[in-house]
Amino acid sequence: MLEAPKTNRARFITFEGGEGVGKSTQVKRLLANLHRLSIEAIRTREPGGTPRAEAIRSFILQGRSESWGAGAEAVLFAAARLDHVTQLIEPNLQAGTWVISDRFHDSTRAYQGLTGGVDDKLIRGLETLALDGHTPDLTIILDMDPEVAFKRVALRAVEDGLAQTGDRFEKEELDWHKRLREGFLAIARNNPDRCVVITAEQSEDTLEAAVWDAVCQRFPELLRGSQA
Ligand SMILES: Nc1ncnc2c1ncn2[C@@H]1O[C@H](COP(=O)(O)OP(=O)(O)O)[C@@H](O)[C@H]1O
Ligand SMILES: Cc1cn([C@H]2C[C@H](O)[C@@H](COP(=O)(O)OP(=O)(O)O)O2)c(=O)[nH]c1=O
Repeated sequence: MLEAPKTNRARFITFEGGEGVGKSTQVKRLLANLHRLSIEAIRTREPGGTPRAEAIRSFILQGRSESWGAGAEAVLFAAARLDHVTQLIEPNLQAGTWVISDRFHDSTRAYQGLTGGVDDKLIRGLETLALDGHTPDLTIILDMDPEVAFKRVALRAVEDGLAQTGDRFEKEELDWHKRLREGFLAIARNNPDRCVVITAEQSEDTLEAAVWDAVCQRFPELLRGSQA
């Protein structure tokens, strides 16, 4: 085992993008790469990550809040996020453990805000409330043509033995997913210091290497540690 690098502090990394672009796969691979350097790290997801946030996840993804409208759903996602930040993310970062989250606040901005039409003022207010100062140190946006991603999601459903794919957001029309993709790219353009866009239409291994490059470029202390 390599000696753990001397990092200044634990980092908070988020993965974002549309459905089926490979976020969960890459979150697991990044976690394994950090563990290989003996770095304490956990993975989590949104919506979810804590029992209360998982309860909100089930409620939304089963479609029970669909008729409430995108604004109310943005509030629900933010409520789940507030619990996730205060109960899991912040305590782990404080304890020196890196946190990698499969989706975070950019998903609310992209799905409910830029695609769902929720007013930017509400989205920004919810971010201030739920993040409590915990803006990610790095956000990796996996980008690909939604048509190709759809095929992956369909395959995943077959692998999982499901007759039909998807929660309620996966069922939206292709045009909606194209606007979602543009939304994530706009977020990246507006936050160049935080976000890195990586094309997801490459093999899992190649993508893993591209993610690792991006992480090491942002946190060069990782490489210094591994060469020690
Ligand atoms: N780079 C890749 N190339 C081809 N298929 C992939 C790739 N990454 C993931 N997959 C497959 O695509 C499906 C969706 O991947 P997943 O990581 O769950 O995406 P997401 O979390 O973004 O929805 C899974 O069946 C997974 O095995
Ligand atoms: C975190 C978050 C997720 N979502 C949506 C995105 C996904 O469709 C769904 C989460 O389901 P999930 O199964 O985790 O999707 P994926 O495998 O594509 O990551 O919730 C929002 O609409 N707003 C949010 O703030």
